Amino acid sequence: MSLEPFGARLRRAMEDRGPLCVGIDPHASLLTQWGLSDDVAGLERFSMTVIEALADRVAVLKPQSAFFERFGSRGIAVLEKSVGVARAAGALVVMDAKRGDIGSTMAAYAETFLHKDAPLFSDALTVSPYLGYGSLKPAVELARESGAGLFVLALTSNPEGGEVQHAVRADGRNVGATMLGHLAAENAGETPLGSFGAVVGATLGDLSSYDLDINGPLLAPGIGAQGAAASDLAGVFGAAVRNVVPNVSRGVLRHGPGMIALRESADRFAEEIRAALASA
Ligand SMILES: O=c1ccn([C@@H]2O[C@H](COP(=O)(O)O)[C@@H](O)[C@H]2O)c(=O)[nH]1
Repeated sequence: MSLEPFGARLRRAMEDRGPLCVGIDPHASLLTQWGLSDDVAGLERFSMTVIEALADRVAVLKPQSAFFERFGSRGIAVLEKSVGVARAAGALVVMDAKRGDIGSTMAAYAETFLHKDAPLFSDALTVSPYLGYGSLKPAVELARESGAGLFVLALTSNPEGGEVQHAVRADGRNVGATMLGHLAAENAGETPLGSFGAVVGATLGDLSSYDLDINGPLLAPGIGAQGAAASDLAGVFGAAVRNVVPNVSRGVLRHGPGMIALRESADRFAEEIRAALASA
């Protein structure tokens, strides 16, 4: 049996817990800072600590796959355990793996993360559309079938993203806007929220020249370590701010390894976000 669509599950979680997404990004420097070894044991302790501290209070946890893949198959085993434990504890899990390839290979990535029986099944997956949006079709189809979601890189938080995403097409629209248009079409008619989201950086300043009304979630990394703040959200996203899922990774994780300090940090960001949305 497939799950209720991701968009509906996410909207409920946002209403119940607030929209904050905390990243599980076990940087080597953070492992050291937490007094952990830079090995699989340290990785597992780090990830389980974050999950135990936060999975029952934030809407979304976002493991960054790269930091687990770094340790090979045993790192992937920790990732698999993390996804299962976090989901069982009540958080939605967005797998940040940014997959993208030709359609036939994309189908295998989709099986890996979006098939309901897959060991790494996640509530949603980040994907790259830069082999053409159409190459993501197998992931879109399997996500629909499983009740999962996607977050498509549209306007990323890093300064280098513009050279691709701001490139102007023959029809006058830029590439980022084109991705937003595809997502709006995917989500048309869905209530209370579509399952096909965009990644749009909180670092990007005024985005009023973009139509962010895609009837889907906007995953917004960049708060904390990359310099954006919760108070920037209304200015960046305008009316679309109610669909924003702000991500903070290092900004929270740097307060570990104590669980109370992790919780207090996440609660502070959640409160700042709540205040920013209330005044928007
Ligand atoms: O445009 C993007 C897309 C993804 N990310 C990811 O989000 C987190 C941000 O971590 P911070 O420590 O809060 O900077 C990280 O996993 C990135 O890979 C992004 O930053 N920007």
